[in-house]
Amino acid sequence: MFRIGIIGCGNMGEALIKGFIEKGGVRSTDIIVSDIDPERVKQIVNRYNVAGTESNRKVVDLSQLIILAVKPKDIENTLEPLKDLFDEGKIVVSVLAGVKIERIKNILGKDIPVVRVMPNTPAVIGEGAVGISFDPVIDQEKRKEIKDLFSSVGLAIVVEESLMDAVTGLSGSGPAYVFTFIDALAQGGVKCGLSYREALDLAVQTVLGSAMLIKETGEHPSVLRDRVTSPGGTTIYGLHELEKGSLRDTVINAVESATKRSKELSE
Ligand SMILES: NC(=O)C1=CN([C@@H]2O[C@H](COP(=O)(O)OP(=O)(O)OC[C@H]3O[C@@H](n4cnc5c(N)ncnc54)[C@H](OP(=O)(O)O)[C@@H]3O)[C@@H](O)[C@H]2O)C=CC1
Ligand SMILES: O=C(O)[C@@H]1CCC=N1
Repeated sequence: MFRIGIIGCGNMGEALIKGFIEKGGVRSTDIIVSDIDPERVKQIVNRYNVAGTESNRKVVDLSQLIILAVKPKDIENTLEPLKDLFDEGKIVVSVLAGVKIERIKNILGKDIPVVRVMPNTPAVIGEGAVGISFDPVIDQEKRKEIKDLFSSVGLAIVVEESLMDAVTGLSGSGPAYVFTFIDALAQGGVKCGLSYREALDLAVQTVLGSAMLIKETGEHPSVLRDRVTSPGGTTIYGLHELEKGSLRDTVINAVESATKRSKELSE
């Protein structure tokens, strides 16, 4: 038996495999993976020394915790052919945006415990942000085991399922927003004469350091911002440009729009 089976070895599936092994202390021998693309399976087996198979059925048959990491559009054609294999002791963990616990149970046609997890790609280096929503039937011991597993690849918080769309819109999609912001910061540096490499290094460290300052001091971002903003100095001129560009409104709208999309995916 394998402790963990992962169906779908794409961006998120691989990030979890790598994070579990390299940061979470999960042994490679505890994991079996499958994907519709045999070449992808071979790649993952070679990279992480996990067990691999072209058969999703084998993954379900041999695993206790079955992590679904296919795209939402593929959930039915992935799960339908497997439902006879889900029996006592197996738990489904779905990382699929927008796919509700109830929908997975309906496809399985039985009351198999299902957990919804919304990770993000920094889980690959153990710095993920993960939302977890438990099926009410899952006992405290199993909840702790699953929360500990995902805490091994970053910050894991338990939320009501009704908030999982917001988690998806904020932290699930959030790395893409931050990558865009960091690239724009670097391009600003280039416009002012820095090489892109220098500018990117400075931008990455500024975002990383600023985020860590919030995390380590527990101070509100506005307090820390005011400590940077010298009267009549440079920062207030930059901040004014951000306000003129409606940065805050745009970022709020981005999270809201991605959250709405997640809700649409669940319809
Ligand atoms: N990427 C991210 O940052 C995050 C993604 N997620 C969620 O994770 C899930 C996967 O996303 P992502 O990794 O980006 O997508 P990918 O397309 O990169 O990965 C999905 C993988 O599953 C494969 N696949 C498709 N159908 C099957 C099947 N029936 N059996 C086995 N494998 C199959 C796909 O193959 P093929 O490409 O040939 O179809 C692909 O290799 C999505 O539901 C997404 O909402 C959640 C949080 C963050
Ligand atoms: O874009 C997506 O749908 C997936 C879910 C969250 C991040 N990526």
